[in-house]
Amino acid sequence: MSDTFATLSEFRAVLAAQETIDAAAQAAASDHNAQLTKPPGALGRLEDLAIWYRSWRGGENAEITTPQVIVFAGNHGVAARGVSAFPAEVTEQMVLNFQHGGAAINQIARANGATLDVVALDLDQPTADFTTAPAMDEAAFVKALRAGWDQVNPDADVLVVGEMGIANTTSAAALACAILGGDAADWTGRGTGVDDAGLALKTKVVAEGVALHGGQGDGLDTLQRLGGRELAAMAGAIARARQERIPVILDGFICSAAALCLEKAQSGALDHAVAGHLSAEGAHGKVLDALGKEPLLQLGMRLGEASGAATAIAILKVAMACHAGMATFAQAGVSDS
Ligand SMILES: O=C(O)c1ccc[n+]([C@@H]2O[C@H](COP(=O)([O-])O)[C@@H](O)[C@H]2O)c1
Ligand SMILES: Cc1cc2nc[nH]c2cc1C
Repeated sequence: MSDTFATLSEFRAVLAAQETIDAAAQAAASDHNAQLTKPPGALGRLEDLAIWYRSWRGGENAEITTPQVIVFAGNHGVAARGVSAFPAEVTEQMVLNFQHGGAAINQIARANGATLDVVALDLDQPTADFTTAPAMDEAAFVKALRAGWDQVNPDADVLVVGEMGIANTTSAAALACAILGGDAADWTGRGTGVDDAGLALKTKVVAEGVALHGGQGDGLDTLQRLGGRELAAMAGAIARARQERIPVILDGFICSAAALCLEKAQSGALDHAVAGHLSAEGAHGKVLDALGKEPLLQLGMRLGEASGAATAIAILKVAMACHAGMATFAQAGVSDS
């Protein structure tokens, strides 16, 4: 099976067979960039971004016209432990808000010319409380991975994935702690805004989950045990984008934790992804450091729902507009250095 999967081992095989960058396109982009009418490097990271983008997409005049944003929503059994400042029903209420166009992500996606898909994943069946059992069995995990995989538009020219799930910063903290080590307190933050007592309880819950599930299998096993449906779906969508050679912009702490699981299972699995922003959730920066990804934006955002990454679409659009639209020194008759 080459380009889809029905089991976890088939998904692993798909990841292992994925292609890497187009080195010729990367060299052509680098050469083109060097001829544009600006001092070398004067567009800073915009130049790196354009070269990276073309290393996946090819085509010199590749402007961004068809961005896709997907928000996956899931409910978490661990929410019953009181780890969030908000009640679990907010997940479903926010899905309705997304569907009615009233959330931040609706405005950000529209402002940046992106389509927005909202995918509610079995909200009436929260995952198991990971302090007592694996969050998902293999069937539920594969179903969620596939939900993400199947949602990607093969015609999109950039993909942004994000999530909505009350208590999912507890999952993300447990995943990061299980995979990257250290103490639960290093990875546990306030999420939607728990108070000091809530933070202490949340840290204890993260530690319990890591003690029960840590050190077992690869990043995908960890994602099944400590993650949630929306995290699995983001991982599935990121992998599908790679299959279609669609560059990805990662969102905040939860998205990055899901992506970390993929990278841990298959080294290089995030080469087609950049970090859209640095979330105000304290541990996000450490996850990005572990992934070797420098965020494009740092705006103090900690909303989730793909909002930071969708904001960063504007940066990628600008990078590609310059790369595709600028004159070369020869074309413009400007003297080169
Ligand atoms: O993206 C982030 O970095 C981020 C940081 C803090 C909170 N969130 C959002 O808030 C929710 C999780 O927070 P919590 O406190 O319920 O674990 C979930 O719906 C996320 O989208 C998101
Ligand atoms: C209101 C609200 C909106 C959100 N969007 C993403 N996560 C969220 C969490 C809450 C609580």
